[in-house]
Amino acid sequence: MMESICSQPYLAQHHSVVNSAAGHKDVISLPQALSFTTALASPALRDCPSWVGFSKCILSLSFGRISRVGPVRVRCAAASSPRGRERLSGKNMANEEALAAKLAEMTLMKKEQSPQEKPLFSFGVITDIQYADIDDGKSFQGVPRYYRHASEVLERAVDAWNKHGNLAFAVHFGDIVDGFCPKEQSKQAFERILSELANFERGPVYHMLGNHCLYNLPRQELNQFLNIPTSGLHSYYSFSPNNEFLFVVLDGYDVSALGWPADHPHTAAAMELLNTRNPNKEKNSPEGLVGVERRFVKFNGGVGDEQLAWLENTLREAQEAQQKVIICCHLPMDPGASFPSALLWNYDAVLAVVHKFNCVVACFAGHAHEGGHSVDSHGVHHHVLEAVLECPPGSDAYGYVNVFSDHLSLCGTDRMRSYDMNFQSSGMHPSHSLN
Ligand SMILES: Nc1ccn([C@@H]2O[C@H](COP(=O)(O)OP(=O)(O)OC[C@H](O)CO)[C@@H](O)[C@H]2O)c(=O)n1
Repeated sequence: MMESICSQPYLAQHHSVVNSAAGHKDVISLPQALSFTTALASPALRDCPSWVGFSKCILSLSFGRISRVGPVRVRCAAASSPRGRERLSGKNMANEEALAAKLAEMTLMKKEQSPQEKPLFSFGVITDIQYADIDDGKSFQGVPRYYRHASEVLERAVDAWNKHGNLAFAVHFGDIVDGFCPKEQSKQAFERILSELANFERGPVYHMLGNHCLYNLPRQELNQFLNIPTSGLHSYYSFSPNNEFLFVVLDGYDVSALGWPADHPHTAAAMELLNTRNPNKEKNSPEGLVGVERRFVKFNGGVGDEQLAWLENTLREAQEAQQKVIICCHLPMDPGASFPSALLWNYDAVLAVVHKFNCVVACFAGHAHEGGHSVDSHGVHHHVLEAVLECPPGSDAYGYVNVFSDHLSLCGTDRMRSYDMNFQSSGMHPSHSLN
């Protein structure tokens, strides 16, 4: 049945999406996805005007709480392109007709309940480009990294964002150039990526510091290169694209063994923490550390006291102004959304501040390249975006977020999974982490 519907590359793509999501309880199984694919290929659904929105409705109605819609999006993309339709049509779908009719009926019901609203605004997202003009390599854990191809992914992202035509701005979540970039080429590599980003026609691109940024250039230069609107050497800031929303960009390498002069108090504080919490000689190694203790590695960092106080004031003012807040930081802040060795050192202290208020609706991050999602004990969404660097040639990881008064809708391309995040109104909600 599978081969009768899908071409081999199509199938391979499907497998990779399912495999990369393995371990999450809410992921649809391969057989589920395949039977669903079959249903989608049915003529009853092929005539439907809106394939993509459609498929999301069907999934959530058919399989309960489904948060990973990547495989279905792939299918819908195939079904909505002329070549895809050609591939899907004329196959033996007889057994699937009844299911398809039922799905169509359910979808229409869903559509009537929630007519398509217009977002307040939308913004582009991309992370961990880690470009370098060097041959492909592997991470410390052996995951392939495609340094040159990263700039091609960015080119396609900017092109897609421009074609979208209605994105107010874009955000890159840190690690723009890889640490393996030869130091004499660092500036050139930054310029190459930033000039590609400058082709984004609609608005500013906001940045934050990642560890790989700090392997390449000193803080001051990074703040200038990345147009980080800050005084002095601080790299945290906020911006408000719409009266209803405030974006808070945190510097996860505020207290860090990276980027500060050797005699700076933040270097001393970072080294003291690492020496206390990580017994390994190589402080980049989490070996022997257990659970969330694995975050005490040199390639992570923390938020200092001054920044924490700034965050608290900023959130207080946002709450008073009845704004909703989206926090952006290179480092993930919830253990449910990331593997432990990628977490912000003092994620617990930052979340304690966040949870004093009920204005924060979501925290976005990069760094943990495979991506992830959780909802914390106070109903705040934590979303880690998939990295560009790990996209094999021809594949992509970028997207955009539609912002509504009561939810965010992340529309990912290819390896970047799509996600809907409904806001919960206060800190009274029970925990329901998806991981
Ligand atoms: N066990 C390890 C892991 C890493 N290193 C070295 O640390 C540097 C940074 O590692 P890298 O994987 O390049 O960091 P990324 O920011 O790309 O990714 C973050 C991860 O996803 C979080 O796990 C680098 O020099 C590594 O070689 C190490 O020595 N030992």
